[in-house]
Formats: sequence, structure tokens, C-alpha cells
Amino acid sequence: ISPNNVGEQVQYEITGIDPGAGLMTATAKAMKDYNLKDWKLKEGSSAAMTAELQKAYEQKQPIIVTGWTPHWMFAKYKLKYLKDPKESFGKSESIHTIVRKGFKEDNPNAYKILDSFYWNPTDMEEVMVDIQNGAKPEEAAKKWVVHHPDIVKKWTQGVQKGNGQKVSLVYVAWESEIASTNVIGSVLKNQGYNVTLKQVEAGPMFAGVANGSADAMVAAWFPTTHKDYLNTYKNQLVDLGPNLKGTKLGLVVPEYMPINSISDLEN
Ligand SMILES: C[SH](C)CC(=O)O
Repeated sequence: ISPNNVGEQVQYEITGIDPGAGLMTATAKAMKDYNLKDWKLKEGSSAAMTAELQKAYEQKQPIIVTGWTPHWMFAKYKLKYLKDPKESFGKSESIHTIVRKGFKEDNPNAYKILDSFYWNPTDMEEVMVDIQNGAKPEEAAKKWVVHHPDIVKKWTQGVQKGNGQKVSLVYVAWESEIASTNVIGSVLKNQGYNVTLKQVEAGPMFAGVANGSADAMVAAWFPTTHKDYLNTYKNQLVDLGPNLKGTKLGLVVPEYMPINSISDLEN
């Protein structure tokens, strides 16, 4: 594949994820910034994107996907981010924990645990890889909790146990958030709460916490990726700050592709 006909090789298509993802908004911005006028961004889901990536990778075919870190794809495949000299994808960010207004008063001890929830990209990747290798999210989460009592203790020490109070968590089916939501859900369950995890699209996730129909989410990518949702619901959400630092968003390709920058795609 020579650099100048990568577009033809991938039918001028970037394989994206769910339309509500901030990554898709950032990719649309990048396509404008880099004047990718003949290119189109294919919407779908994170699961569909990773399935297409796997198929192309196994056949050493060209593919360009919307990718992010932390993600198991970097553990499984030899991939690279295309350089983004115009910084259309922003800088490294944090994933924040958000709770509904009133949650602290209604459930102070579950609030304390959610407020203390903090782990590293390598911790999240450990759970993501387990799930990718076939473990059920709940099982992978339980296993991580058992293997990392020292980290979990930081979230729960000195916090009074619950006695069956309900805690409802919402998340979007991004591999990173499936991992984090199941881990914090498992910890809350062990602490005596009746936890429900609800998978929704990105818009309904923010709306659910804002209107109080859900208690919390650990899936807000700030300051850039989810800024539109933050602006829409700003004073209806309680931002407890980062539960993970050091994310990255961008266009990702297998290392066998001859391109290295988004500007190589300009036609
Ligand atoms: C796909 S990232 C986990 C989040 C987002 O892009 O909205």
C-alpha cells in the first residue's frame, strides 16, 4: 500500500463507533481540519469497530479506526496513532466520576466510595483484556477486585457498609467504561449496596444522571471529549473529578500501514 493511495485502499472510509461518542465529534473536526473532503466517517459501535479491526488485521488489510487509550486493542495488535499536528483530538484527558444532585445526602457512604474511586490506565487495561479474552465483565471485575485489595481498600477504608440501598450506575458500551463501571459496581456490591448497571447511549447517560433517574457514572471524558454534554447539563451534574488520568483519542492504524500522520490522508 503506497501512502498516496491509502484512501482508495480503505474506500476513503474511517471506521468509527457510536454517533454519540465525543470521539466521533473530534474525528469529524479532524476531517475538516485536515481537509479530508472525499472521506467519510462510518458510524456503528465500539464492538463493530473492533470486529472490523480484527478482521482487517488478521488479513493484513488496511484500515483506519477511531481509537482511544486505555484500550485492549493496543495489547492485542501492533497499532499506532496517526500523528495529529493540528491537535484536532485535543490533549491527554481524564475520565471523571459524576453523580446526580442529592446523591451525597441520600447515600453518603456510597458517595464516599465513588468519590474515592481512582485507578491507572494499566489497571483498567487489565480488566479490558480479560473481557476481550472472553471473561464476563462482572467476572473480570470481581477478579480484578480480588487481585487488588490494596487499591480497593483506598476506596472503601473507614466507610460504613451499606444495607441494601440501591445504587444505579449508567454507562455506554465503550470497552473502557464496561470495565470501570463493572469494577466500581463490584466494589459497591461488596460494600452491601444493591447495584444496578444500565447500558445506554452517551446522550441518555448524561441525561439520566442530570435528571436523577440514575445515581452515577464513571464515564465522563473531560475537558474536551464530553464538553458538549457538560455544557448541556453543567449545573445539574456533580463532578467528583478524575477516576483515571492519561487518556488519548485519535485515528489508529495497524503498524503495517505506510502512513504516520492524519495529514498523509489529505487528498
Ligand atoms: C470513545 S471514548 C471511551 C468516549 C467518547 O468518545 O465519547
